[in-house]
Amino acid sequence: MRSKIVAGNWKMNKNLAETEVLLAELTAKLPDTKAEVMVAPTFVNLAAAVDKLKSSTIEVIAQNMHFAESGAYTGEISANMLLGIGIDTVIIGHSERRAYFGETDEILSKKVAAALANNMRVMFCFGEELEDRKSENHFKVVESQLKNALFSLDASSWSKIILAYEPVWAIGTGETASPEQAQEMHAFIRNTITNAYDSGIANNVSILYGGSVKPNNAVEIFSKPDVDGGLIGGAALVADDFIAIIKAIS
Ligand SMILES: O=C(CO)COP(=O)(O)O
Repeated sequence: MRSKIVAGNWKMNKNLAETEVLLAELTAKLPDTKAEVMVAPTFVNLAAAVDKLKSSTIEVIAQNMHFAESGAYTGEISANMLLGIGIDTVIIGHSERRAYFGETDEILSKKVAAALANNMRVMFCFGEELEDRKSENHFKVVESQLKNALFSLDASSWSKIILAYEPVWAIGTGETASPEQAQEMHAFIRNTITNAYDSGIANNVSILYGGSVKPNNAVEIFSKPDVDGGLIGGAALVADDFIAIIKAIS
């Protein structure tokens, strides 16, 4: 069901002590909100975060997982391990996984399938690079990322999918897509899903924007009708900034 979501992707930041400090600040300051609030600390701190947030409405989610159930995959983490510590939502397809860890659409479609087979929710990330936008290929690129990883799913699986449009040129750069650019792409995404499935599925999926969302631009971005919230990187590491972004959800 379409809902407002603000999620913090902590990436490779915060050791255990720092994680506990940030979570304590967030729980102390969390405002009343209609948004689902999520945080994604690193793997080693997930269990501690789940424990720390057990009486909070903030959900702990994972930044990644492997597609295999178990086996000889040194350094990897399975769906079953996440579920075992109470985590049932996972980010898949972040541009940093694609760029630095060779995750192709084919690998990502296997990860999505594995998460869904385990009844997990998937926050699927995608978005064009600067070159794609400059050459006006951004719609084509986004359409193919969605098609290759998601469009062979059964219609019923879409209730478990959250989308996060993150233009690569806006991640960690301080350069945000304008609210109009975000709205234009989010509307395109809904239209693409309508064509592949139907408008019911397209209108029920939450589509988050990610890429340099900050307290000073969140209200405007979140006010757009097809933007259902944000996936926040840098600003999610500072309690007051993340709280201000949560408050930007109306
Ligand atoms: O990659 C992001 C969230 O997944 C966005 O990162 P920034 O908010 O730091 O640009």
